[in-house]
Amino acid sequence: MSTLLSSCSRNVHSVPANYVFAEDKRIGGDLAAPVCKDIPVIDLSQLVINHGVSEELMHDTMNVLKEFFNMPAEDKAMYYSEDATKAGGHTDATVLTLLQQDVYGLQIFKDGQWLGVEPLPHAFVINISDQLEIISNGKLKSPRHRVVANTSSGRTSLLTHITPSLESIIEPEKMIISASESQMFKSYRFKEYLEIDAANLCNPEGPSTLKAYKLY
Ligand SMILES: O=C(O)CCC(=O)C(=O)O
Ligand SMILES: [Fe+2]
Repeated sequence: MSTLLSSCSRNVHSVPANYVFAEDKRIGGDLAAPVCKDIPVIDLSQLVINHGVSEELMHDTMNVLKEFFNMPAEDKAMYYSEDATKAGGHTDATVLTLLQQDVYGLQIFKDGQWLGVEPLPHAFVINISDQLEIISNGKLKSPRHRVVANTSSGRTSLLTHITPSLESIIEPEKMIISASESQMFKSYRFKEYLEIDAANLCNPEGPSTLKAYKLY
């Protein structure tokens, strides 16, 4: 068990019980996955000075996060989350997720199999999330993804979730629905979506929240 503990965290000595899934809830099968070769990599550094995000800023932000994990437990207590569900397969309920990962662990489900997303230095993984799939009337896909641990090194990931305000009404954008297409999702208030999603996350292999809003 000790080999599963994050090497980034000097003051965690055992895995908290709520992070240990019951045998029947654990992800089964082979967790090793081939690396996905189709993920487009866009070099923004030549375009608009990296959109203002320098390599140094990315490096510093990751370091601040690692420092956080090394803080005394009592200082971290107010930020502690009971939510250990994101390691299983899920889609993100947000609009977009920007993700920095230092060590391999992220996998996406594509064409019937899990594929690894390699960490690239100074790169963000941009994940299209549920709200964009709905607003685009299914033209953009929110991929199912999961995180696998390894036994040799700790992994830190830094996620920025772009979300609508809770009261926003979300629906497919009519301007981009062509005459031959019909509306694929019903409209709803974003906070209702989040409530259903929270319930679905407890059942990581269960139906995705997206399906609850599908019209056909
Ligand atoms: O740590 C990661 O790479 C992804 C975590 C994740 O999928 C999430 O928090 O939604
Ligand atoms: Fe996620």
